[in-house]
Amino acid sequence: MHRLTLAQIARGLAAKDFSSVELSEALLARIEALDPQLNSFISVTAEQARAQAAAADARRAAGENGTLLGAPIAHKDLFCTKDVLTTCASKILHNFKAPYDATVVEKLAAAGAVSLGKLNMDEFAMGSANESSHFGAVKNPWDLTRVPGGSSGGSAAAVAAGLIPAATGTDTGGSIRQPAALTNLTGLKPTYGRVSRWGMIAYASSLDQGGPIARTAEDCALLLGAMAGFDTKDSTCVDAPVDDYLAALNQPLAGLRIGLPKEYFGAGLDARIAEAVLAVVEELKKLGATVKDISLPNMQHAIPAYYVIAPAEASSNLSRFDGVRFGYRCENPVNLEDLYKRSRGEGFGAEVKRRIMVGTYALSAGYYDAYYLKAQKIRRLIKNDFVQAFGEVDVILGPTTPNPAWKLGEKSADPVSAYLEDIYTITANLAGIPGLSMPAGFVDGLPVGVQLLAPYFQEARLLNVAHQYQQVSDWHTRTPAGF
Ligand SMILES: NC(=O)C[C@H](N)C(=O)O
Repeated sequence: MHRLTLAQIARGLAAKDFSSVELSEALLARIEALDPQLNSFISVTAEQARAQAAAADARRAAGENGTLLGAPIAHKDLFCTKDVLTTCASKILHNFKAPYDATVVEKLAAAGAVSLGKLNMDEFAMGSANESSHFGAVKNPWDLTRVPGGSSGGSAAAVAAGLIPAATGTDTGGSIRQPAALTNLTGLKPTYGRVSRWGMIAYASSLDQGGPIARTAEDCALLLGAMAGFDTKDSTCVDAPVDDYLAALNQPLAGLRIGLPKEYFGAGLDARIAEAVLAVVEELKKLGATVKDISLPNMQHAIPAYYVIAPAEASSNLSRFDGVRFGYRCENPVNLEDLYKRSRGEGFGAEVKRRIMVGTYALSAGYYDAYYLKAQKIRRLIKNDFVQAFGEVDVILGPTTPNPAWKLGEKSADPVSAYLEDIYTITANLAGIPGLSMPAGFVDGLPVGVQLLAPYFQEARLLNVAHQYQQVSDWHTRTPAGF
């Protein structure tokens, strides 16, 4: 039962092959038995899950038949969940229970999805390895000595290991796509503004976007359909109609124009990943796609620009964690300043502090123009590169990451080497366009991903291309030994 996709679960529930209660119990038992090896969950909400599953079964018995009704999922631990811990994997929020549900949580619950708990992540979503969590590193089910990627590493590990069929994640610079690539999953970062950020604890507000991580493009389509849509509570959420993502899956690919940016295949890319990605292109050609070499000339500036903008926004967003209003408070403060200093000093981990300091510096008087403003100008150039490229092609294709999953601890002493792993994913966040990663094969037994990028609000196109590829390939059906 633990290998079923959301689409198969929907059919099984409709056919009464099993109930949501039975399925949820089976997965809760797997989480209990197997998650100690992975550390993918921060909270398991078994009692709440049982109640939600029973309610879903009752709704189905009363004649409802939604595709997500009774489907088990779990949320990255930065989506606020009423009366359930929302920690952002930080000591500073280790005891925080939100008084309300995030819009994404609310929408999925309304569709009848059953939440089994909250998933581990990099602290405040800052990282690409899921090693900065206050609750310990997450292990990659494909090799327990390696990282699962980050920051949605718990979401990826739990889905890849068959503890849940799908999960929510968030992506600021690659945090859905990169862990999906490193664990053989399909993950989608929607267009900025497609999914409400209300109740998603902010890291870098102009870049953050929630989205699905699942085993197939079809399941991502199912989840995105429920997650997307206008929300008056998020002023950056766009009031545009939500496409029928499921209906779009079966469009033929004949005539699809794929762009291969030369910058995505240059120095730094593992040659074996390049080979796997180009093999995907060959398959897509057989399905009728045409290929064109393109250039995104400003990509080389993306990492420096991102690692100014994201920390700058983080330094502002994280100023609210002061020991007064939320979460951790230091013992016996002698005065208000001591309370602030020690609560923050003791509550935040090393990577979060590094970024708060970098961001504060970048925004400080006298340096604002040199760093933040310049980074914003680079952002515009990157966006213009995409607009120009999409004048000639329908989708852009390349590797999701330059390397497969690395060993736990391998990059801890050198944060920049981890930042460089975001090279192919960050540009989509800077430009605000949607991006998807899907399985493209294996290198030394480790999964690698191919990334597809599309113009604004063309999530349906990405899901369509990925689904068509998944009809003629079986990478996405492979599962890690031991799980
Ligand atoms: N949050 C993300 O999208 C991951 C990115 N590696 C970062 O640390 O900012």
